[in-house]
Amino acid sequence: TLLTPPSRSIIKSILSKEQSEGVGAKIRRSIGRPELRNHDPFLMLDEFDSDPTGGFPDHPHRGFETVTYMLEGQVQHEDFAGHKGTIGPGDLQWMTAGRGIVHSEMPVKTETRIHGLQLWINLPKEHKMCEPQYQELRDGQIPRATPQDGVTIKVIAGESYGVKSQVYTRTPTMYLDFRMEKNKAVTQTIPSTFTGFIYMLKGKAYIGDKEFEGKAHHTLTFSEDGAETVKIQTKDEDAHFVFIAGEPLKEPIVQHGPFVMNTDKEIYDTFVDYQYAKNGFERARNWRSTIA
Ligand SMILES: Nc1ccc(F)c(C(=O)c2c[nH]c3ncc(Cl)cc23)c1F
Ligand SMILES: [Fe+3]
Repeated sequence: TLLTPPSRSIIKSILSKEQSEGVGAKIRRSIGRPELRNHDPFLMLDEFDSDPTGGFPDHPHRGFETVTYMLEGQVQHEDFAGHKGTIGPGDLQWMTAGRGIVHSEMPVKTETRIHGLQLWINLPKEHKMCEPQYQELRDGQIPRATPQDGVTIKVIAGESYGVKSQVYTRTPTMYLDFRMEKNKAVTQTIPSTFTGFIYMLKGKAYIGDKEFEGKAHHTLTFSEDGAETVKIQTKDEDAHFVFIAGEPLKEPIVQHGPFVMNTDKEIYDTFVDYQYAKNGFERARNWRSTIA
């Protein structure tokens, strides 16, 4: 039998260059860019990094989840059901759009820099039309694992070194924010069936037995060889990155912008539901956000 390697290795490393998105916003697209499609169950990962003039005014979602994690600055959000709030540095908004959300996500104008990540996670067929749900955690409510001095792992979803997140993930997902000082080495466990990647935010990290170098704004995709750990080291620089992994859904994906279903017919029906404000989009009728 072929031996399962101890650690996942890195298959490819892709640099995300800045591009415009939304209204006047700047993002770097990781998953979801041409070279990084089909990382089931993940549909998109954007690192947004703008001054507060740009934003994401009124738009819908159906069939998946958006996970917004702030690094600097504050984003105000408001949806068509009147759910509104502001997320700041270190805070998390895990939004299960399910059968339908219409919302607006705008920077707080008094901030100088709006910096964070938005991850789109696909939902399995049986959850695509579920009731929308928010799971919102302040920075202080997100548990940390500190396996050694100089290594802090914020457990946004899933588990690390025995520390578990309280976030309920319909699609089994790990979402870890790693901050490692230089000259450290850790081994993160990962279920053998999970698809995963690292998105580098700052500094350099070396992954796998071959010590593949990860640099800022690069996405490093993991091998799918069933290994149940990922070896991660730093050398002469500190590193800040997110480690994201999940159970592939293995379902057909039909995506039209903010609608992600399994068939063309379901997408057609979604456009009709949105147009005629029904089947979950009732409150979209005549709704305008007050923040955009
Ligand atoms: N359909 C569609 C089309 C274009 C968009 F920009 C968006 C969208 O809202 C976002 C894309 N990345 C983002 N990062 C951060 C935040 Cl807060 C929002 C987004 C969207 F939904
Ligand atoms: Fe959105």
